Amino acid sequence: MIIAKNLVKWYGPTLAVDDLSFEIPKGEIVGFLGPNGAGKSTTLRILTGYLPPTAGSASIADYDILKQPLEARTQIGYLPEGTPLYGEARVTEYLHYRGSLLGMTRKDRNQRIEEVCDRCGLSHLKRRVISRLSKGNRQRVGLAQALLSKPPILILDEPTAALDPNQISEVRKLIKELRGEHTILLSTHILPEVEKTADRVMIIAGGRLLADGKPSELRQQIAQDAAIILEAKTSATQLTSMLKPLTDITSFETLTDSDYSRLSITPTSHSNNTQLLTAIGNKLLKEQIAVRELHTEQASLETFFVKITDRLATQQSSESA
Ligand SMILES: Nc1ncnc2c1ncn2[C@@H]1O[C@H](COP(=O)(O)OP(=O)(O)OP(=O)(O)O)[C@@H](O)[C@H]1O
Repeated sequence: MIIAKNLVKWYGPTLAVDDLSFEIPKGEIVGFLGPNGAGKSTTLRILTGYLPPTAGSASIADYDILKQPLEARTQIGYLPEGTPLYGEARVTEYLHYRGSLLGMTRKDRNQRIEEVCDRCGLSHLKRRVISRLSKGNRQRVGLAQALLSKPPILILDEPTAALDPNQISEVRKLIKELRGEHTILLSTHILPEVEKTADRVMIIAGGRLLADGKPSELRQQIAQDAAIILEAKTSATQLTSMLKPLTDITSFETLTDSDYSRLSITPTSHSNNTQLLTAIGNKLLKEQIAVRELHTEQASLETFFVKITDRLATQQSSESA
């Protein structure tokens, strides 16, 4: 449904999107995750036809975004970052305006505005002036305009940015309800956003795609990267020197140092945590040291995100050296 091939975008000397390729099949909800400045909005603006790429190509429902821009655009409902709305207009006035830009007849607009307002929980707010609505409700108006023409594809740029926790969960619920009816690409820099709503997560930093998979697959990768926690009855110094010969360990962090010592052990990215846990357990058993705790730290996408971003920075600095 959405195909991006080797997209590149330079803003003057700034490389915002760096050879980005991906495919999103029909019906999938994909989270586009990355830190500020990763290139998410730029990619979404290219896909929605608001910005030409410097190189590369993309198609939306088989329409080439450069060769058939109008056809491609009609396939998309777009919620841009910051949801620019006409603040002085009432909700229905604004939706009528957007609908007329899309070439919808008044009859179609009347019917569709009823439907999208109902869908987005705006039925009781239709006569309200947009600038006087809460941020969460304004976001609902943004979503309502994106849904107006029943587009097969929704592209949502930071749909929950600047919302409070209640509003966030309401918007998430709404996005989940749209599952099955639309192919959805949503950008965010908040991890729970994609964990809760997406079938698939693409992580982008420095304009490059760094990871692509189901949230559960990414979690597995993260588990491989997670630190090992060890609490044993000996000094941290002794534990450290005993375990250092295990080649897969890159760093130790002493968390407490009393009768029992507690260490956080960071394995190398390619190590197998299960084997490492067994090796550590065997070593301590052999030395007859009492162990109170030995396990892999709870995996979090957050940690993974920070690690792969760090890896990219290291990679880039070694490339430029
Ligand atoms: N109009 C512009 N002119 C010059 N540089 C730009 C422009 N828009 C974005 N950039 C730069 O391009 C890079 C990618 O920005 P982009 O807004 O696409 O990232 P993002 O992942 O959407 O970040 P955020 O979450 O902060 O919106 C950044 O370095 C940004 O400063």
